[in-house]
Amino acid sequence: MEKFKESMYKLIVETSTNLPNDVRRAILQAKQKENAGTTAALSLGTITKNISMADDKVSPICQDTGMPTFEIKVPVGANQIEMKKAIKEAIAEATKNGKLRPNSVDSLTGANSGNNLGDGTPIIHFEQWEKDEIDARLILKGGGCENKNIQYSLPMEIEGLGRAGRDLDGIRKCILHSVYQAQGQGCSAGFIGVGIGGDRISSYSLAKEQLFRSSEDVNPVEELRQLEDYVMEHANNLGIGTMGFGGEATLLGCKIGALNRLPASFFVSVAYNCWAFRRLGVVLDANTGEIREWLYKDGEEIKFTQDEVAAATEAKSTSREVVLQAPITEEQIRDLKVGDVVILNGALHTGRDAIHHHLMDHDAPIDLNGQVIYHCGPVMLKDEAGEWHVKAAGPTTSIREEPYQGDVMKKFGIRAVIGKGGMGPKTLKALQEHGGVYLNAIGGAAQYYADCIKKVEGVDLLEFGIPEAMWHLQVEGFAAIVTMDSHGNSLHADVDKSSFEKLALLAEKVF
Ligand SMILES: O=C(O)C[C@H](O)C(=O)O
Ligand code: SF4
Repeated sequence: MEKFKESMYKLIVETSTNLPNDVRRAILQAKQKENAGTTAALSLGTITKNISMADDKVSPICQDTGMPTFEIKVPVGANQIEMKKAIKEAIAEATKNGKLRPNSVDSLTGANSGNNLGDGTPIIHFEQWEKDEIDARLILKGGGCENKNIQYSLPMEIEGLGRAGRDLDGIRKCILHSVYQAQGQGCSAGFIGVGIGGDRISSYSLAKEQLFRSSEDVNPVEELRQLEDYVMEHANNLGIGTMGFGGEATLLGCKIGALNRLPASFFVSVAYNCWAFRRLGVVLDANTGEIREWLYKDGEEIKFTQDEVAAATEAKSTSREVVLQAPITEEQIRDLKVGDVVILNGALHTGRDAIHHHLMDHDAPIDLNGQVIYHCGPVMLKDEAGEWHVKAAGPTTSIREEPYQGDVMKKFGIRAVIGKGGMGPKTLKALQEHGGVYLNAIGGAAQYYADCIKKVEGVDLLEFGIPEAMWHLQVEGFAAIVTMDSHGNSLHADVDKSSFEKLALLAEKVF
């Protein structure tokens, strides 16, 4: 097994940087559905450009490299203790080399372990089988889409859809609702794995396991096959679209499994995965640990090369483009309207969960008057000369800052925040009162945005860990869309409302 650790390192790097072929094909199909020039088409253009940049640079597709979860099948007698040790070493090495972001945080102290190791990280499941080879699969599922997982307990009332009973039609309602409630926050268009039955835990596990099925396979259970097809067709009519901007592509894959249940329980669990659906696998020689075969790499590999991407973006957006540079005035902000594209040059400061919590009752480390805050937890590497470099830097889900955002903007005179998935009524009101704007960047496009960052000026509050620190950046040509303006308009509220109306049209019994 001398090659096992090296093989696991390769699996980790490849999973973080190179999307599987079935996922690429699903994204291409989504792109072909959107009309050129729409926000949805432009967003998908950014996504495919990002995929191709991650390929070229062998860098993380998204800055949130997720919870590493390994599913490993081993022959009887394989030494699982040694394998676990080798996997942990490979994880630490991939983190040190900027292929994974340090993502393991002590839940009580908030301390980041810095190497992706800690209680419960990584997750490794072993199972014995009769074959004499090892099958090792890895999924890197990020926190934003993980937060959109949902579990239903039937029978229940589901908003918009009414009573959901303990039958296939009740399950149908749960699944449709799960897609609606995710909106764009899990970086739609997404993939879902659904677990029916079991207990609360095994139901969720089954849902996550479904994500290991190829997006293109056919469910061998006829009722579930029909349900999968139904969900794919109807969830895509909700009009949530890429990033929740509205559009044709909302769901890229739906895989459903069932377990027996207790007479008293009936759970339906949904694991939501963003478009950056990073899961790969390898078949290994059980004696040497060497890779014999890669999984999820069959069929055509869509490369999303620059030419193809250029063609998609040539169809120019009809949106107004506004170039801004901090410090930004209230007048400039009041001029912006939902749908405008802002191109930002100059200073940008990151701030996410820990920073917002901190700023409520502390001074800011720098003058934030007229400045722009970026909800982002980047992957950073320090070189030998002690200089920091950005390895991946896409936006994080903004709604987590909803309790703080308005107050923090007013307290420090911040004029704009950039994030993804939108924010709620409290922030919208504050934007109106204070003269602020919310800009939506394309979630998961971590290479695309890293490329816009020309310099790291410095960092404050690094004690919160790399993702949570306040990084002071210089950017050039950083594009984001105004989705909440200072006049009370919110694209997110509009898409939520219209998708809810479409959801309610699906209340009638189907199965
Ligand atoms: O932690 C992050 O960087 C992002 C997260 O995956 C999210 O989607 O909000
Ligand atoms: S930022 Fe978006 S693409 Fe990245 S892990 Fe989170 S949900 Fe997925």
